[in-house]
Amino acid sequence: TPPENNHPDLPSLLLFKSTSDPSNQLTSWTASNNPCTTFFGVSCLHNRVTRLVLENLNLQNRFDSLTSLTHLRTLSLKNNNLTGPLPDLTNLTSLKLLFLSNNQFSGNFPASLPSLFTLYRLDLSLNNFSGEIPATINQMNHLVTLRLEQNRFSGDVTVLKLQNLQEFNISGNEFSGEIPSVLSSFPVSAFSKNKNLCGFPVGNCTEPGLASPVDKPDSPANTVISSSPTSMPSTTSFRREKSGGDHNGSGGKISTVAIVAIIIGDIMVLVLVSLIIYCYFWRNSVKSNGNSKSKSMSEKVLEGEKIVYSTSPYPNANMQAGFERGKMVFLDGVRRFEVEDLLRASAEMLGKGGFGTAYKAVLDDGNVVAVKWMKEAGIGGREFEHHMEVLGMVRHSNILSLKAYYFGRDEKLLVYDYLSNGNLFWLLHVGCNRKL
Ligand SMILES: Nc1ncnc2c1ncn2[C@@H]1O[C@H](COP(=O)(O)OP(=O)(O)OP(=O)(O)O)[C@@H](O)[C@H]1O
Repeated sequence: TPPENNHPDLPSLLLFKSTSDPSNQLTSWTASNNPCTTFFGVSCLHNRVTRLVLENLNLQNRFDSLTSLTHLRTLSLKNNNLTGPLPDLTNLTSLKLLFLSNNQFSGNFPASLPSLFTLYRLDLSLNNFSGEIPATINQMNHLVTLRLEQNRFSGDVTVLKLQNLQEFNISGNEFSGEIPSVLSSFPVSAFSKNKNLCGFPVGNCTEPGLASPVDKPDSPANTVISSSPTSMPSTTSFRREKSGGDHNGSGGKISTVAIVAIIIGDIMVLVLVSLIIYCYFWRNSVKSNGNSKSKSMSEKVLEGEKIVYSTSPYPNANMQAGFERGKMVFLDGVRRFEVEDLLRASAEMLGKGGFGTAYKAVLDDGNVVAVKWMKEAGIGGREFEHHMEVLGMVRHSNILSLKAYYFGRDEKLLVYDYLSNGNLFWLLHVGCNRKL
């Protein structure tokens, strides 16, 4: 194979290797290799690096050189020994997943992060970051994961107003203030071991004794802040969790009677609230003309509305190992993307139908499509292809035309234009004035 010296991302990758890989773990990273086909941890789309996963490699120093990889969508440098404040990430405008946990990064919350509007998952846990979280963090309204645990972040937690978080943890920091209601559905463990947090779920703000425990400066939980490339994050966090619990138990100022009284009080309030909610929904369901049938329908839709973001939601299509390329067919003959683009696109679950699950997929070039992943087609390749050709010929103003389909050994995907006006249930029952 000819040398690939002119690959646009090669200089940045080689510079990173020379500054951050002193133990020479990245042996496949040489100037004569094509980064897209032979470099360990590198994946590409259209000959540009879009995914870089370099975990547990004892990488050191800073990673400034990687900020030139402007097509990056996923960057994971978990469990290494990288140091210093984060470089300016402003150029990584396509970044969707950023995992930097268990390193020795320091400095303030990176000022460039809030400009990354497409970021879905951010994990800075188990590092030495400090200072307050800027209010600009709320610009990242796509975030579904925010993990900041085991750092030295401080300041008022009320600044956090992110609405779409599904995974959240700020334990083991120095945060204070009242937990905002948008975060109160997360468990106590997401807030434990902070300076002075209060509000649900850690305790009432008006009763000082119930605020989240303050770790003493010399307690083990406070001294183990730096990351170690050899320790697994799950073990570390479990141990800290336990030490925090013990500390809480022995240093509590409230008597056992008071605790029992509070628990009984809480249970009674919970029962009362559940009863009120139950009565409210029961009355509504009787009122609405759909009675019990409509209720089960609404439950089904709510379940379908649960948003699932991941790099690949299609269970069998593993891009890393054993992925066997199938056939991608565009019914109008114009090839607009490859199956790899589909599988790597961030996906949002739209709903479940009789034949599988539908996802909204945002492609690299910004195009949005709806992908229907078929559970089980029950038919072989040629027969499936024939069915798809027939389906592709259907033209009717009330039927959405099939644009493309893919079939591999395990996977069958149907691709449609994405319709952004919501689903039929919501149009009938909620957005009455809108049109499909
Ligand atoms: N092209 C699309 N654009 C936007 N949303 C879509 C699109 N296709 C499907 N959906 C959403 O996904 C849900 C599931 O769709 P799907 O086609 O899998 O099932 P269905 O039509 O409800 O049932 P069945 O599979 O039995 O025909 C739909 O209810 C709709 O809300």
